[in-house]
Amino acid sequence: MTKKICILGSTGSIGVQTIDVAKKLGIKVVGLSAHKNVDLLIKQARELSPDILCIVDEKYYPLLKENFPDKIVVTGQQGLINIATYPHADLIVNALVGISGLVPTVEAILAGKRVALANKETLVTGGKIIKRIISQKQEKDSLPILIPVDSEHSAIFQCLVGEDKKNVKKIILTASGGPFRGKKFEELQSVKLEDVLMHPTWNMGKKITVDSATLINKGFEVIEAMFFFDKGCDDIEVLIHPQSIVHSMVEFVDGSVKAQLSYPDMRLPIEYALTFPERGKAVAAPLDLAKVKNLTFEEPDFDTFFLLKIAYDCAKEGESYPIVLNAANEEAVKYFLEGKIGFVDIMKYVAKIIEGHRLQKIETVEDILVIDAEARRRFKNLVEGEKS
Ligand SMILES: NC(=O)C1=CN([C@@H]2O[C@H](COP(=O)(O)OP(=O)(O)OC[C@H]3O[C@@H](n4cnc5c(N)ncnc54)[C@H](OP(=O)(O)O)[C@@H]3O)[C@@H](O)[C@H]2O)C=CC1
Ligand SMILES: CC(=O)[C@@H](O)[C@H](O)COP(=O)(O)O
Ligand SMILES: [Mn+2]
Repeated sequence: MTKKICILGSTGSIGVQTIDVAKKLGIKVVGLSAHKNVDLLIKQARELSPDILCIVDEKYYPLLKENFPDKIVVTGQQGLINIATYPHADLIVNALVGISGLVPTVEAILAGKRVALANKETLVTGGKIIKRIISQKQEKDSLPILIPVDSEHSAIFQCLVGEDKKNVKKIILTASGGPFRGKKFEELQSVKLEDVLMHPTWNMGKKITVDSATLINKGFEVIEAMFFFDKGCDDIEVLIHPQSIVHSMVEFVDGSVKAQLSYPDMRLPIEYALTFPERGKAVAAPLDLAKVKNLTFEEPDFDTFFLLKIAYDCAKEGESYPIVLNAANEEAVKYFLEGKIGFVDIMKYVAKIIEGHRLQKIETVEDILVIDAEARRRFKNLVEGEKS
């Protein structure tokens, strides 16, 4: 079992829950990173006494170093890589948000680390390259290098244990439907930030909460599933399940369907990633289906939540399309959270950026970063051009 971990993004929603799980399982946390939240990082480091600490924003480096003069304290993008490749960790938990997770994942794999991956943007943007690197690194019969943390992918991963992948007919990704399930596009014009951040079943970081409201989160998860489970997007279906109890399903060639169920609590998929191939003690509440009573399912509304449809189109095109989708969405969510654009503008602007994009082939991580930067530039020009 994993004994020592580093957590990239320890101050976020997944990071904090990973610390909770690690403490309950007696796993030593040897490395922590934050972007700007130096106060929480200091608090975590005082409690856990890791060997290495990273604050990405260099402005906070002197304060962190002053508090921990005897520890390894690093900063910037190189600091994140130092945590991702820390020699004394058995496993790296990537709980970063956005494309910031890509390079650390790549560097961790290249350094021979196993990665528990919550950061879905890594596979959305870098799936093709990561798959190639893993195929060069993965030894036959050894544990997988990448283990999913995202609840749906953990569910599928759990359903596939002991199964031959040639027997998988399709993957059914469940989605809560977000706070606006059942609403039509016109009804979304006036929604406010607090409505968007009111996720019906999960308590998560702001960026993914907004993504759940537009349903692009599910589109990203389709792309993530393609790379995790080696399936085309036509074999991955999205099904709305408002209770978030069935975390996803796998249908096999004989028609049998396996599902993984639990309350919506990320500590369970985090624990599974930390203990795999074993199972640890129960850190989350056990499921009581008699109390849950109803599990319901419905088709997604692709007309209202058209970013889900666009994500499927981008998944099919591959190469630069998912990178541009991700970059435009990250920018749009940032603008929305800053109060510069409305909720439906996220959907409209992302759609416009994709409409204006032409496919570019991807061969290296550098290619991805160039395309990402260019898409962000186009987004800024589009939004600021329309405003002036
Ligand atoms: N939250 C959840 O329940 C789930 C999350 N996920 C995925 O997991 C990932 C993390 O999500 P979540 O925990 O909600 O996110 P949060 O926003 O809560 O946390 C993000 C973490 O990353 C750090 N960070 C932010 N920007 C940067 C950057 N540019 N460079 C380096 N570090 C950075 C933050 O530091 P600081 O605090 O200093 O800003 C924080 O530690 C996302 O990819 C999300 O889609 C998947 C399934 C469920
Ligand atoms: C907890 C988790 O894995 C999230 O990705 C979750 O799936 C978001 O909820 P939606 O199903 O509403 O996107
Ligand atoms: Mn998910």
